[in-house]
Amino acid sequence: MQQVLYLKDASIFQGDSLILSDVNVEINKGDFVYLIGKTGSGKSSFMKTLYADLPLTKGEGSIVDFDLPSLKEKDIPFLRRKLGVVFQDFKLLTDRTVNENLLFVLKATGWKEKKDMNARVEEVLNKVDMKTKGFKFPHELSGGEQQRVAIARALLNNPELILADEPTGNLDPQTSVEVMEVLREINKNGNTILMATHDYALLLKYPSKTLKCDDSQIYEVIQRKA
Ligand SMILES: Nc1ncnc2c1ncn2[C@@H]1O[C@H](COP(=O)(O)OP(=O)(O)OP(=O)(O)O)[C@@H](O)[C@H]1O
Repeated sequence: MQQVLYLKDASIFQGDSLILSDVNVEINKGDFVYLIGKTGSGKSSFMKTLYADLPLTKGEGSIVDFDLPSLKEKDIPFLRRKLGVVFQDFKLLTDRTVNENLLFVLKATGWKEKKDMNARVEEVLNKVDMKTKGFKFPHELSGGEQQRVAIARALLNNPELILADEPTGNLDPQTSVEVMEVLREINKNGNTILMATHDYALLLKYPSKTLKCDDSQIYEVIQRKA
């Protein structure tokens, strides 16, 4: 089993405040893992540590072959290239079309050939069923469509791990299910996904390995059949 993430006896801090301690987590290639927990329990802080928005200062950890405690500022763009990050608020650039949003990322990550870039954009939009909407501006799309574009953007560079922080947090229940179906489909095709959520309805509908933040710790929830 190929490991894409492990943390051993790690602590997660926001500045000087200890948010989570004794964190031992392992994610393998192909996994779909939920991260649940109450507001303020540390889900976002955990995710931020994984994409190096917060430093890992205590304990061991490695993500897509980057050692977190020794990670340097200059390594961060290279780490993020191997991750796909999806946020609750989509974070699309509002002043350009869907296609331009995606081409912008490809340019920024070193793609040069126009033909390859256009083909890749079409490919990822196809995966999220948005192929016909590339010419639209974000404000012309529904929340669910914008999130699907954000997922397409996360897929551009074939990430080894997708980190989704409350990807359905701004969506109604029906649209959440649609976005979730897209994530499940991507997972079925081999992508590894860690998804923070407080949407228990999704957990019940699509059961999978679940980690819970509670009382400054993370532990695996064993799902019992009713
Ligand atoms: N930038 C920050 N500086 C200092 N403390 C912070 C910062 N961001 C979050 N915290 C604190 O860290 C703790 C965990 O917050 P975090 O956002 O990780 O929780 P969460 O589980 O993601 O919550 P939510 O579901 O509301 O997003 C909270 O006590 C919060 O007040």
